[in-house]
Amino acid sequence: MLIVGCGNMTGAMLEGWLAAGLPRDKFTVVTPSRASVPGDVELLRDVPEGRHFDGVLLGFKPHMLADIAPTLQGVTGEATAVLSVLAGTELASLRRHFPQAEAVVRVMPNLACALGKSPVALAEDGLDDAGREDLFALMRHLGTPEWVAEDRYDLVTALAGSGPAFIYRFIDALGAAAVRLGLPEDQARALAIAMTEGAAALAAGSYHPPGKLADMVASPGGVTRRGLDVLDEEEALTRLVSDTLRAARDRSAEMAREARD
Ligand SMILES: NC(=O)C1=CN([C@@H]2O[C@H](COP(=O)(O)OP(=O)(O)OC[C@H]3O[C@@H](n4cnc5c(N)ncnc54)[C@H](OP(=O)(O)O)[C@@H]3O)[C@@H](O)[C@H]2O)C=CC1
Ligand SMILES: O=C(O)[C@@H]1CCC=N1
Repeated sequence: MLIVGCGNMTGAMLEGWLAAGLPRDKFTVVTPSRASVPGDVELLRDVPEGRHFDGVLLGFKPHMLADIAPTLQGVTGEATAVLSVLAGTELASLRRHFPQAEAVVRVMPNLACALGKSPVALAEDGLDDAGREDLFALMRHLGTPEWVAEDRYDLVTALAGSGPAFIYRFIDALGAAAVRLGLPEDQARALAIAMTEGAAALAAGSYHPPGKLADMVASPGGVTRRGLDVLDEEEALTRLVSDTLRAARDRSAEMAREARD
């Protein structure tokens, strides 16, 4: 697989694949200035000539697609699947830039790929059943892949792709609030992170939905209920999170429109 642009996101994917035991000679990276890439994988500054790849993974910023796609035609043959993590870049746009490719695939992961703990939303055009199975198995190393209807992709991007940033804000807010109320900064952050890690692991492993888990923490008339009452008053948290997801989803849709023009 040729990885084109190895920054935060595709770097995390490469880390995840290597940590899962995939051989490093399965990957080649083309990236203009990054000094090194995970696992001593082959690192090139320019797109190689005279080589074809079964997979080409696009990992640069979405607005660069029109400039970079022409440089990739030589490495993209009829047996190539072009995979893209580019937010707001539709299958139709990918197909327009890579008409000869066997398949084009949208992949929406997040940075937890490096730990094999990312959701990975998938949508494709051109794969047969075996190709879909192979793709799913490849993404399984990064976490939990899931096929998604493309008309839901903007929302899925906001939830699965951007989601970690929203959670980090919440963790930061917990720590900052605890500092304001009197805890030392290091201790506040450490407690907030450890608590979040445990709570997420419990939610992931429990057959109870998160709402039920919250009720299991909150004793009637006790400490937690008093705090939940603040979050729940006039659905304060639900409204804030809805506005957050809506704004991110709408930006993804806007980027898709820009890429169409
Ligand atoms: N960050 C995230 O959590 C997520 C990001 N995405 C998507 O991932 C993509 C990359 O985002 P992210 O990793 O955050 O961004 P980064 O800025 O970390 O990475 C972008 C990479 O593009 C490379 N690049 C720049 N110019 C070229 C070029 N001409 N040819 C090839 N590569 C080039 C850069 O290479 P170099 O470093 O060598 O200069 C850089 O490593 C975006 O499309 C984004 O929508 C999707 C889901 C989550
Ligand atoms: O912010 C972005 O545009 C990308 C998409 C999802 C996460 N990062």
